[in-house]
This record gives sequence, C-alpha cells and structure tokens, in this order.
Amino acid sequence: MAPHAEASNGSANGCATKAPTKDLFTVNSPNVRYTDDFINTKYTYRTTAITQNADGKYVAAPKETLYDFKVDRKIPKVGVMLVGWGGNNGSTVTAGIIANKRGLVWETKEGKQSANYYGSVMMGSTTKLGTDSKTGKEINIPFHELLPMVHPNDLVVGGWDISGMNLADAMDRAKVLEPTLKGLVRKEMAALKPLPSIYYPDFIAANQEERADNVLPGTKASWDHVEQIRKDIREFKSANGLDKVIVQWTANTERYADILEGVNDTAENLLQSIKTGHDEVSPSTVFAVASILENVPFINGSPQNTFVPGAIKLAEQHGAFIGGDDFKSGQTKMKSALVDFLINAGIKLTSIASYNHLGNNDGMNLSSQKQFRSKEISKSNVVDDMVAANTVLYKEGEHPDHTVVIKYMPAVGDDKRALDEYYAEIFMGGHQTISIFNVCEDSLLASPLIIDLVLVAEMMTRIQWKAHDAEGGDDKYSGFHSVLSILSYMLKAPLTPSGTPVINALAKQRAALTNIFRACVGLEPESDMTLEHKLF
Ligand SMILES: NC(=O)c1ccc[n+]([C@@H]2O[C@H](COP(=O)([O-])OP(=O)(O)OC[C@H]3O[C@@H](n4cnc5c(N)ncnc54)[C@H](O)[C@@H]3O)[C@@H](O)[C@H]2O)c1
Ligand SMILES: O=P([O-])([O-])O[C@@H]1[C@@H](O)[C@H](O)[C@@H](O)[C@H](O)[C@@H]1O
Repeated sequence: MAPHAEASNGSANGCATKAPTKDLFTVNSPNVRYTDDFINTKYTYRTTAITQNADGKYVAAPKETLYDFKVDRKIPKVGVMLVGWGGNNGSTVTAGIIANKRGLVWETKEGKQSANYYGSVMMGSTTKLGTDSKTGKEINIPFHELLPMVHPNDLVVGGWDISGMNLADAMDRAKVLEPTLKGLVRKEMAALKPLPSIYYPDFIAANQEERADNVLPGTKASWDHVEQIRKDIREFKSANGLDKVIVQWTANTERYADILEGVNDTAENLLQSIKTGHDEVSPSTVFAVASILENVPFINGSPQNTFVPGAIKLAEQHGAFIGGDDFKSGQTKMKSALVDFLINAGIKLTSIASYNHLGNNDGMNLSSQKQFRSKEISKSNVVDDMVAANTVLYKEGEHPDHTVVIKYMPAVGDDKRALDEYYAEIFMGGHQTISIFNVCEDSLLASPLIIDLVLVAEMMTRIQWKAHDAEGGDDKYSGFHSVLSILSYMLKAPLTPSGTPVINALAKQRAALTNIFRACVGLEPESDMTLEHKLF
C-alpha cells in the first residue's frame, strides 16, 4: 500500500462494507420501518406559515408537510483526504485518530492522559432521546448513536501538502502535541507522506513559499491539475479498499478570488477557465471541482470564497455535496453563542471587539493583508442574523460596532490568545461590559471539527428523501441539496443554498443538526417543553 495512502489505522483491505452495528435504540412507531439495509420513516414536518392581511396584521397558520426518509444502515469504509495534511490541523487530527484507534495513554506533567475525542459534537456530546416513561427522567444518548455513523477510529486518512514533510516531522513542526504522545505515534506518522499538491503563489502569503517543496508543475489552474487530483482520489480509494472518500480543505487561507463574468460565474465558464489556465482560479476551487467531478463531498475549512458561483452550480449539476466555510473553533464559536444569548435576553449589544494573536503557520499566513481579509470577513458576519432578528433592539440596518484583529506573535505558537470585549446597553441607560480572555489551542479545537465534518457529511450521503405519497417508488428518492448547510455548527461562515437564510446562532445550528437526524428515525423535534412535568 503506497505510504501516502497507508491507513492511519493500519487497516487491511478487509471487508469494505460492514453490517449494521448493534443499535442503541429502536423507534416503536407505525411511521418507522426497519430492514437489514434501511431505516424507512414517514415524517410529518410541522412549521408555521405566516401571511399578512390588509391591515398589516400577521396571520399564523400551522403547516404540515409529509416526507419519506430512507437511511442506509450499512456503515461504509470511509477515507478522508486533507488538503494541507502536513499542517498543524492535519498532523494533529491524524495523530489523534491513531491515538484513539490504539487506545493510547501517555504521561503528562499532570499524570496519565488517555486519547479522547473531546470537542467533537458527534463523539463528545449527548442528545436527549426522550423521557423515561416510568421515572420521567431524561434519557440522553451519545450523539453518535442517533444514526448509524462511521466511527472516527475507522477513518483512513491521507491527503496533499505543498510541503513534502512526513507527518511525524510535520507533527514536530506543528508543536501541538506532548512529546510522550508523539513518541507513541511517531512510527506510524513517519510512514505517512502527503501527495504533491498544486501551488499558485498569488493566493497565499509569500511567506509560505519556503515550505513549498512538494508541488505539481504549474503555478496557475490547469486541467492537468484537476485530472491529477481526481486520479489521487481514485487511487487512495482503491489502495485502501474504501467505499467512500471525503475531501476537506485544511490548507492555508487564500485571498478571495474575484467573481468575474465569463470566468467563474457559471459551471461551464469555470471549467473552461481552468482549461485555459485563468489566473483567478484558486487551488481550493480546483480541488473543489476535482472532488465534485469525482462525486466526493468537499468541505472548505478555511474562509476564502472557494465556492465561486460556478463551483456551486457544478456541484448542483452533479448532485455532489459541498460545505463550508472556515472551521468555527474558538473565538467565533464563543461569539455565536454569547451574542445569541445576549440579544435573546433583550440586552442591546452595541460593540464587539475581537482581538487575537497566535504564532503558528496559520497566523504567519494571516499576517498578510489579503489572507487576513478572508478571515476578517468570516469572523465578522457571524452576528448578522441574530441582530437582524431582533427589531425591538435594532432599527433596520442598525448593528453593533464590530472589529476583528489578528496579530502574528511567534512565541505563543498554536496557543492562540483571544481577547474579546462585549459592550451592551441594559435597563434604563445602564451598560454591561463582558471581557473574555480565551486561550485556544487552535489545532486541538479544530481537529475534532474536522472529524465531525467528515462524519456528518458522510452520513448525509446515506440519507435520501421524497415527498410522501402512497405509491412512490425508490426512483423518486433524492439526496439533500448539494450545499450542506447542516454542517453550519462547525463553520464560521455557513454556505447555504442560494436564496436561503444563513443561520449563525449556535443553539439553532445544533438544533437543526439534532432534529434533522431525529426526523430520519421518525422522532419529533426535541422541543424542551416538558409538558409532562408541567401539566399534572
Ligand atoms: N483553530 C484552527 O486551527 C482553525 C480554525 C479555523 C480555520 N482554520 C483554518 O484551517 C487552515 C489550516 O490551519 P492550520 O493551523 O493547520 O494551518 P497550517 O498553516 O499549519 O497548515 C496549512 C497547510 O496547508 C499547506 N498548504 C498550503 N497551500 C496548499 C495547497 N495549495 N495544497 C496543499 N497544501 C497546502 C501548508 O503547507 C500547510 O502545511 C487555515 O486556513 C486556517 O485559517 C484553522
Ligand atoms: O475560530 P476562531 O477562533 O474564531 O478563529 C480563529 C482565528 O481567531 C485565528 O486567528 C485563526 O488563525 C484561526 O484559523 C481561526 O480562524
């Protein structure tokens, strides 16, 4: 097995498709039917339709839409190919999966530390299944058990990097993990070497050039690059006996690409622009196009506008999944929860100052203005929906002052220092000032998100839906829309289907993820009304 494709878990090319694992629960309902291969549900989606009558008064009417969902229970053998595999996130998540797979325990100054998946919603959190019919107590289950999901220990990891450093040396370069842990995974990591990648210098900071020693010929888009990446994906899948591959961008933040009519505005123009080597097509867009043409999900963990209109249209034409943008790991995750809380508590946030400094290579790349601008955009838009939803506090177009500052300070390495000040108006002219000092070990916060994005994106490839009707054959089923907005909980700037709203409020994002998964097994959304504890 080629080293670059060597499974991080050393898995043999055994049986690619596993039988359904033992389920933690079954749903007892006339609307849910289990077969060996599928969970079939008839689901009533209940919403409230609003109209406005002549005198401007709203009229709210309950609305029901019937869907059939079908979930493939067979858990496939899945590989993830990381673009930027040799980076801090890529090397850290790879070592983390190996450590969990082997159940490693290592010495630290605080004593023994066991491998875990803390920070992963799928692997580290629980969700309420329901209420015990005898005791009335909440029954919570691991989120991962809600649907038949891939286990991250079984993921095969590979990928590309413009730096040819093997993953053991890259792990040392990253300076994220404890030496004792690194020693336990070094041998396996040393056998993992990133595939050569495409490098278009104009899209990332000039300070990245010194590590670019593992690059394919050509410094701007070419169809050879698309074909090589497609070939890499096919070979990785075959060499590891995989059923599926997910590609994820965790490479450097690129500058925004200009949206140009005739260049990247349609799928056809984008494909033609790659063929003619247009210099406004970025490496991340080339990876997205190659993944779409291979029909493997592509997720963008960085803030640049990888998904130019032509790339989105291409994904829709091919029914391929795309998701992004920019892992929501620390400062912004906190912001999307705190702003939601403050505004929904009726507190008028008037100013948000977000500063951070960090000393890793990501920070060095972001010290270049054009790359910082990509990050500033993704970190700034996260409050828009919450502000716009509260017309009591904010007039049309009114919003809090919001500034984002990022500085590169090598000394602190990957341990980013985030300082935030939230300033708000409260009752009768009072003010509230909230200051937060948040040391984020960036790659240890981002790595579980990389895993969640893979697990959820892969699960979505096994969920189909159709409008419920009496006959409705298998051929009527479809996949979810190509743009996987369900991934938004893990992302700063959620990509949504054209014309649909962007939801940044963290609690709403998690509720959407939870309740869509519940619908797929025929369960109602969790409303937290607990009327059983109020009406008796
Ligand atoms: N908490 C976090 O770490 C976090 C949060 C949100 C977003 N991100 C984003 O994730 C990305 C990775 O973060 P990181 O800390 O691992 O950065 P990093 O700089 O350590 O790793 C990026 C890797 O990408 C490689 N690379 C650059 N261009 C490439 C190309 N065209 N093809 C293949 N490889 C390429 C670099 O050689 C490097 O190894 C960055 O864009 C960052 O902004 C990180
Ligand atoms: O997710 P978050 O902590 O808000 O944002 C982080 C930024 O604050 C940091 O400067 C950057 O280097 C990371 O890539 C990440 O984007």
